[in-house]
Amino acid sequence: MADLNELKKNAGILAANKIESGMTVGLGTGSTAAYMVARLGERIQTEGLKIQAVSTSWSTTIQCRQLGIPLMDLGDAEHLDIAIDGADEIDPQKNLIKGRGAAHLLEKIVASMADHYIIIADDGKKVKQLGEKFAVPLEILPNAIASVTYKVHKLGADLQIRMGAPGKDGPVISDSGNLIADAKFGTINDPEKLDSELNKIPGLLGHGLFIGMANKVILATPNGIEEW
Ligand SMILES: O=C[C@H](O)[C@H](O)[C@H](O)COP(=O)(O)O
Repeated sequence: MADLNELKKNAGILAANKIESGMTVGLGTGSTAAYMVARLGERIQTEGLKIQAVSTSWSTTIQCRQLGIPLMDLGDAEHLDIAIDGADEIDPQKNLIKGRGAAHLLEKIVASMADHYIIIADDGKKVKQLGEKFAVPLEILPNAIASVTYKVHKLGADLQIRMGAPGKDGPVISDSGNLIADAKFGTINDPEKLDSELNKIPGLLGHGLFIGMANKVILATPNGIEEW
């Protein structure tokens, strides 16, 4: 059986090899995206690839600094040629659940800025219906936690505030200083409808349903790469 990290690496390398000099590039977060970022760093060193990148998290920013990948501030960027990121679940329509690493708010902003949004993953991320394996991650303004919990509950989900190690860490706080929670809807029959309902909740700053955003999926399987 192919090693999971090998699959993630194969997808990451293939995506990084699609980047051309002169491009502005959004860089995702997570273990798969980290392989793509590593390959980009290598291409900058060995080929003199010239890009400007925008990061979606502190962990990606730190990796970029270590590798000498030029970063611009997200707040200064208007538009990107391409963005590449991982995902937690991918359905046949390329709809996604993202946010296991709590980066979904910035990841969605960056994805929305890109002409081409490419998802890289191992084939374990493929699902028939979103919600089969994961809850929907939320980013919530701390002062709105009770009202958002109430409204999400009315949409049919139990909501749990995401915590660090029990008895050691407090709640997980996003890079933007907000609370992260997970809403367990179970399998989601109508992801477009849920997306639009979640988008209407004040104080819910972001959620991990990415509907109709991905242009391409690069999926690494033990038998090779599938692109669709
Ligand atoms: O917040 C985290 C992101 O949405 C990640 O891109 C997602 O969780 C996939 O991460 P990984 O490639 O580590 O499975």
